[in-house]
Amino acid sequence: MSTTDQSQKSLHNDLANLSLKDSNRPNGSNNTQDGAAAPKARPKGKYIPPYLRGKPTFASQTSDDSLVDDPAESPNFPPRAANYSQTRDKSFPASRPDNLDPNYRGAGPRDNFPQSRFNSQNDNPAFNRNTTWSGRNDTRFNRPQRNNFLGMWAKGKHFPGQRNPKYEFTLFGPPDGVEHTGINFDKYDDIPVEASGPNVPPPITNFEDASLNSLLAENISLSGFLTPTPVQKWSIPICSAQRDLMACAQTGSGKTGGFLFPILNFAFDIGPPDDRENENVPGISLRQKIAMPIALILSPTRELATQIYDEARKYCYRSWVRPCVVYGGADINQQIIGAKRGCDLLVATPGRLVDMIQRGVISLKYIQFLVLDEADRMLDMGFEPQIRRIVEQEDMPGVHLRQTLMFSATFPKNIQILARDFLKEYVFLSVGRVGSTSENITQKIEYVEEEDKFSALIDILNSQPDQGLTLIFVETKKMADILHSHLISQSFQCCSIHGGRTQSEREYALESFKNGRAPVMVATAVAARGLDIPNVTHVINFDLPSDIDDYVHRIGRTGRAGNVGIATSFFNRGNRNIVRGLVGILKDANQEIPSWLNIVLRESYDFGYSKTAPRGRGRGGYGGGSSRDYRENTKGAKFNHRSKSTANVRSGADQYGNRGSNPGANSSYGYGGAPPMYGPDSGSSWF
Ligand SMILES: Nc1ncnc2c1ncn2[C@@H]1O[C@H](COP(=O)(O)OP(=O)(O)OP(=O)(O)O)[C@@H](O)[C@H]1O
Repeated sequence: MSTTDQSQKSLHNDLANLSLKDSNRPNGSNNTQDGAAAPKARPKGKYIPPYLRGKPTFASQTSDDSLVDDPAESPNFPPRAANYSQTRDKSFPASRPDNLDPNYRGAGPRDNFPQSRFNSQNDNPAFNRNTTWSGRNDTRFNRPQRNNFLGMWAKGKHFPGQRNPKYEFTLFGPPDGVEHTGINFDKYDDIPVEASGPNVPPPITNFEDASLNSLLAENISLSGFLTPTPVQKWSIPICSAQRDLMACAQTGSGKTGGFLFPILNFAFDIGPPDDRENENVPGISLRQKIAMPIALILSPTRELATQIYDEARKYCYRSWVRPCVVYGGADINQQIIGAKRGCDLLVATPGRLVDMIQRGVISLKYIQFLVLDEADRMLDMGFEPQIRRIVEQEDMPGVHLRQTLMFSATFPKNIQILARDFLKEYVFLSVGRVGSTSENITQKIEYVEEEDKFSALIDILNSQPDQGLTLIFVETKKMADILHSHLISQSFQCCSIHGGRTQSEREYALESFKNGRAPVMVATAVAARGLDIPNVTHVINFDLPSDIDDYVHRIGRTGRAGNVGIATSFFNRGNRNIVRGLVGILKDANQEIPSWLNIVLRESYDFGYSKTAPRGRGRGGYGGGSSRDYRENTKGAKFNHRSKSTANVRSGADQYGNRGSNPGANSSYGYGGAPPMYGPDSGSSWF
């Protein structure tokens, strides 16, 4: 440091001490009688926090220790009020101490700090409403709050928060570390898309076409997304036209953004409903507050809810919209406090949401958007009663007063029929070979008898390359525990996740898997849907599911967003009920079908297997069931618009336009291939 810098710094320090000086010191002097600099004694009656002692005031701080990344961007902080107690509202609780301590976190209204309180300081509402508690800069202490990135809506306008590099790093990771490789955006025109329903709005071709709110566009760009995925190209204009939507698109194709982008675009532009602000009257305590979200996203699993919430936090960055998540298994009191502090976009699992509604913590009366992610799962036998209760028996606006969006990779016909109750004049969108799988996933089917499964699995794990994560699916919790112990005993770094574990165990396992500490994870169906874990290169169906749609979702944990992956499934006579569905999926995705599987298929017709659709979903065979708008086959159904984005509907291109980009397809992976290692020779009778 140069002498000039040093002397400047010491001058700043002196100035800082001057600015913090108090009137108790005689003549306001900072010098002792002999003229030496005053010792750094704390001025009587005023608390100076340790980090401010001997430091310049905020106005002269450099960007190093400021939370504002670009001082030019930061507003001129209003001068500190000469006497705070004169400016504050007399109705402020008497219990609040007058000598305000910056560390004070005592009782008193926080979230609803009335605008009028600071009107004498600055007319800019950015400094007036929620000045202290919602994240704007704390004018009382001349320092920025840690959460100064929070935006606000006031006087009919959106006031985005400030950029905060540290928080940006937490949310988005390093600027160049975003992983979106493998997506071939040039071949979008080849993607088969069908949109049916009355007056379907045309798709956009890029984010600019969508006239997105500038803050949202900025957040999307910070996420590393330059072009919308096909489902986003369609869902954004459909939702912006305030239409209900049932969207069916392949796993890993960006459906989360498909609903978050249009909802947030609307919210950023329009703001919260006017009358909502009058509900939690200023001055009421946090305990009395009720969370009143404008958007509700329901998810079947806790982990998926958390993931959607994490995505929402990225796109809500610097905006007035406070995302919030509630799910079972976690401390409900923490979630209640979180919801009351701010909840504009709520992500929830149904059970916990019902609980919170019953406790009077959450009201759904201002819901403008209802999203059912993994909608076919949400509406099947397990969740339907809870969904009906939330949507039909609480205070949520009716179907004509809200917009309802449903997303999944699979939509069986009977679920589509059930979904009618929640939708109005909806658009059915199917993007890519929906209900099917991406060609980016190499699917291998191995014949393995039950008793051979352990050794087959060990062989596979030993023969595969070290890079990447391996996800192994089993059918039961007990099997997950057994397999987990077995793999640990074989010295594999392994974790497991299933519904019998506590939430913290589940979260710990998922975290260990994601960060590679345990690159092998054994899971039940709890991890089958929606989870977006980068670098899952291999999915192994140790046990095949009894529902072919579950197969689609499970193997969709790899080969996401245009990346490639491998899915290996152990098949034996216990799985003959899904053979038709399985062969259909393999054919659709141009995968190799072992000759023994074709024999099993033929025999299944002869012996009448596969005639019963799994779990009564009405899928019956494969090849036209779950991805089509069931209304098209309904007598008398009339649509004004039906559109295909390409003339070549069966183009062989995948969701991202990659044509034949699957390097492993039709080739042996080194641990199996036809004829099967652990089963009958190809060509032999299966029984
Ligand atoms: N426009 C985009 N450009 C590049 N990558 C994107 C884009 N939109 C989403 N992604 C990435 O694609 C991946 C998959 O997205 P997402 O989890 O939303 O898929 P999904 O269709 O919901 O999958 P699933 O059916 O398994 O639930 C994520 O890692 C996401 O960050």
